Amino acid sequence: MEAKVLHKLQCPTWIDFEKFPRKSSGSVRFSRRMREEKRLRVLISAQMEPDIASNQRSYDSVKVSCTFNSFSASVLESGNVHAPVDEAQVLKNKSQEIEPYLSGRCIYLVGMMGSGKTTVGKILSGVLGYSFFDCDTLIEQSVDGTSVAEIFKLYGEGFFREKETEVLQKLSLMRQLVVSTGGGAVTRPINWRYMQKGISVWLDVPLEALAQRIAAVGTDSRPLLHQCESGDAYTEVVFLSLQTI
Ligand SMILES: Nc1ncnc2c1ncn2[C@@H]1O[C@H](COP(=O)(O)OP(=O)(O)O)[C@@H](O)[C@H]1O
Ligand SMILES: O=C(O)C1=C[C@@H](OP(=O)(O)O)[C@@H](O)[C@H](O)C1
Repeated sequence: MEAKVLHKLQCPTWIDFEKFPRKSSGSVRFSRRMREEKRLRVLISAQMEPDIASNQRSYDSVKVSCTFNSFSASVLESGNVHAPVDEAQVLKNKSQEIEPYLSGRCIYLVGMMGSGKTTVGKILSGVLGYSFFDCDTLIEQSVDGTSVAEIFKLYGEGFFREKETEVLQKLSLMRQLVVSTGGGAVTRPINWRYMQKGISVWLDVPLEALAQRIAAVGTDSRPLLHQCESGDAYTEVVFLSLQTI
């Protein structure tokens, strides 16, 4: 007995399935014992495995096999299919999914320097139709265009933190924003009060990946990484990792 099967895989949105080559249909061969069955139910299972070797998870593999109830049928398609995972597309898909639940509330992206708050924030805001604000940029504008690095040098970290809190206070009065906060914004409890009016999303990235990204773009805009004595354990680890790259 042979049954025609249409490949219609339900895939999680984090896989850009359009990138996977697939046949429009396939056939499965069942044993005679199954003839008595009135209805065929075919289960197609897909196994996705992140490619550990690839640091950026840019490849995943899909294994498609076929079973019929408790009987195993001939394999419809086997082997690993490799296709790139488009991270930006995955993020766009996820953004569309959450949009109906936001009701205009702001999203605050928090995470260490280099965790991708600015990169993710721009994509997210574009899909949601929200405005994007980078706290560092707003702080620079509030100090007559002085760069973050210069603000640290001229006025010190305490002054920078005050400005950061002022910026967050103003943003908390608005709606439909995606805000990229500075890596250290969460260290001040007063900032939490402003951010809790929206939804905070923590971008948790392994330290080695952070160090690699920062090493690639340089530390010019991140003055805290210019010295090891920040007193902050995370910053110190990233700083030490940077020395070894
Ligand atoms: N998911 C990602 N994978 C690889 N590199 C990334 C990713 N997100 C951001 N980057 C890169 O890391 C660097 C820092 O990102 P950025 O968005 O500026 O981080 P943050 O705003 O949190 O400091 C940029 O060069 C950016 O292109
Ligand atoms: O961790 C921090 O305290 C800081 C992170 C930087 O922002 P990014 O997280 O956008 O790199 C910048 O605001 C400043 O160097 C302070």
